[in-house]
Amino acid sequence: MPPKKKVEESKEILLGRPGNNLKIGIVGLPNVGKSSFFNTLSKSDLGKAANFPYATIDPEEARIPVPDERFDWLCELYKPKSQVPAFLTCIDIAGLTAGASTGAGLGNAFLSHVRAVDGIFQVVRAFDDAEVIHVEGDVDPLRDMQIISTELRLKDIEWVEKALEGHKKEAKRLGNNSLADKAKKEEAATVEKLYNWLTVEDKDIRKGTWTNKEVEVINSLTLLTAKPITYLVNLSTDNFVKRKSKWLKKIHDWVQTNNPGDPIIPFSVSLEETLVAMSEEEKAAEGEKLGLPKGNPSALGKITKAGYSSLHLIRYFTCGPDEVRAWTLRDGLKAPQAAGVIHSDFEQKFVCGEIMSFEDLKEHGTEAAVKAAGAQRQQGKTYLMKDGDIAYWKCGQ
Ligand SMILES: Nc1ncnc2c1ncn2[C@@H]1O[C@H](COP(=O)(O)OP(=O)(O)OP(=O)(O)O)[C@@H](O)[C@H]1O
Ligand SMILES: [Mg+2]
Repeated sequence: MPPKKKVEESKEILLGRPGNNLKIGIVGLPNVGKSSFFNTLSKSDLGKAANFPYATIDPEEARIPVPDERFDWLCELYKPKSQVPAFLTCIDIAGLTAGASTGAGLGNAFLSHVRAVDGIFQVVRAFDDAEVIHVEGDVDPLRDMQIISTELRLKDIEWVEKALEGHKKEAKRLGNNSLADKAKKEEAATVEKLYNWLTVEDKDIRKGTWTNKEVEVINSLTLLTAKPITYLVNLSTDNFVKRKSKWLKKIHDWVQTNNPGDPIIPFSVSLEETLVAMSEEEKAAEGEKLGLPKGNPSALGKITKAGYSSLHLIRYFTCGPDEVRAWTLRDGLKAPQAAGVIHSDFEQKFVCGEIMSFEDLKEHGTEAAVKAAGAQRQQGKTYLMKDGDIAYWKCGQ
């Protein structure tokens, strides 16, 4: 018998809420195209799109299918009666203005909506259109990005300051002889470290390297700058088609200086609005007409995929003649928790999983061939789920 495999541990705790039902919020200055983007993304008119600032007040929510070639391939193979892809939950949020952290505009209400999401799609206006009012008077994406960054940062500083005060009061109350409060002291030291990071280092929390213990403190504070940001640069159709805008390089440089590594995706809400009601063929024809490379010219698929992976979400599949379905879970979870995404009973009564990788199925062509090659394995409670696994769960009574 081969030696027992060492238990695979998930190495680091992730920043953010635990759980699999994570949400991404659309954030940006007023009137930059957030609701119009939300509507094209959700193929609905749920979002209040209008040419005036603060059209959106209450958040609207939609579940957006996440494109995945593997899922399409599985549906071709199994030809199931029902097909359920992975979804990304998106929320259209009200516009944010300078001073929001101290209550300007829709201020605190807005920021509480940002607090409730797990990741951010930040819409940055880079299109010129005299008809569309800009609350700051003119188009300047760098200034706008700075405003949002400052507001989120200020709110975090305020929040961390409050936590720090709380810790100081508690330390006073307990005095010096509180051996039992080593953990509390450690927590206070972490909060102090976070405060310095935000103020002295002048950086967002997600850009730091934190220990698991520190991440636990960060997560308990639900800090805004800990949430992943994907920058969506809203261009005119023409600039998007020509891949040319005087702002793109500047935006890129700003992100590299301020938040290195955060993804930036150029797109055009006006082009997406043209495409939204079209069939796949019509979209391809429209792209060709505009001189874009072959295929669907929309950037929405790319944006959805980027949002999904920014939240550290992965998916596994269940496949059969009745249904091919993708199940979303946070990276780093074990088999029982993955089974629990389907039904909590599956987690509690978990016995094992028969698991093969998508790549093996694609290579061998059929489930029977994968089994014959010994590439479908029985996995126990310690198995760490991988993106693209195909699973059959076995549960007790
Ligand atoms: N790429 C673009 N080119 C031209 N006009 C655009 C573009 N993107 C959005 N717009 C226009 O900008 C206006 C504002 O859009 P929208 O209501 O979606 O903004 P919003 O960010 O949701 O605003 P609010 O913060 O007020 O809710 C609309 O008239 C929309 O058609
Ligand atoms: Mg809106």
